[in-house]
Amino acid sequence: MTAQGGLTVRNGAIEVADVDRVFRVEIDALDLPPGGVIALSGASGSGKTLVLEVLGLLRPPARGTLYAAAGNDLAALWSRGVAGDDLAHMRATLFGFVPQTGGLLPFLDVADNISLPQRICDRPDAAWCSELMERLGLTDLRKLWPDALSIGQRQRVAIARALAHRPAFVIADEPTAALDAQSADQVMALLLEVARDTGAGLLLSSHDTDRVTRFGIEMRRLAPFGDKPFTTRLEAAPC
Ligand SMILES: Nc1ncnc2c1ncn2[C@@H]1O[C@H](COP(=O)(O)OP(=O)(O)OP(=O)(O)O)[C@@H](O)[C@H]1O
Repeated sequence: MTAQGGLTVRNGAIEVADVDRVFRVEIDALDLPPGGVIALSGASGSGKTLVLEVLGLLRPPARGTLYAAAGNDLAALWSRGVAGDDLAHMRATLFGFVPQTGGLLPFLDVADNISLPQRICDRPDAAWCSELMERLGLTDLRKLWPDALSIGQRQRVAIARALAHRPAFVIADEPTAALDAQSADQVMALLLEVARDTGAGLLLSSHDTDRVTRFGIEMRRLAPFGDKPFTTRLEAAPC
């Protein structure tokens, strides 16, 4: 079903229920080749975060979804009801995450935040951490605590951390939303550059369609699905 090494979704759906409605996102097809980049766009509340959470194994897809990545049948992990450890292991080894505002652990300094995924995955590589810090302009900040950093610096640490264990895929939810225009351009450029150089596939969400277009990123939009209430769909063609 999947191109070996890439990420593939077929017949995908996500459903979340609250007290009086079920919100549903439909993804007929999504393909991210190794080293590829796709940005999800769409209005606030259209489901961008939900899609990234499902792709990053943070929540299950609806029944019937086919989802494979790097040769692993990830939908089956959920449907077989596999114990959380297997999911957690797959999540930690296959994916790196760049949250909107860094998501750094406040009790670890910059260097330890960056090397954390390597420790979790048992993939120690101090030289790679040093190279990431050098490339992202973090070497002089390595002993600082996260609360001593600007938001742009935190995002650069988050990028280094997301790539430290050389994951097959990086998932970045609005990685530039909290930044001024200049920092946003810098962070986007660094994220694309380092992900490309490691061969990681990159999935990001962004409100900022101008910036996404300017950086030449393929954009897929989540839009209301006909007149179905509380339902959006990932449009088939890149926009
Ligand atoms: N845990 C949940 N329970 C119920 N509904 C939820 C839950 N999480 C999200 N939703 C609903 O799902 C829809 C999509 O939310 P989501 O956060 O994915 O949107 P988004 O496109 O990322 O929005 P934004 O751009 O504002 O961050 C929203 O209507 C939201 O209310």
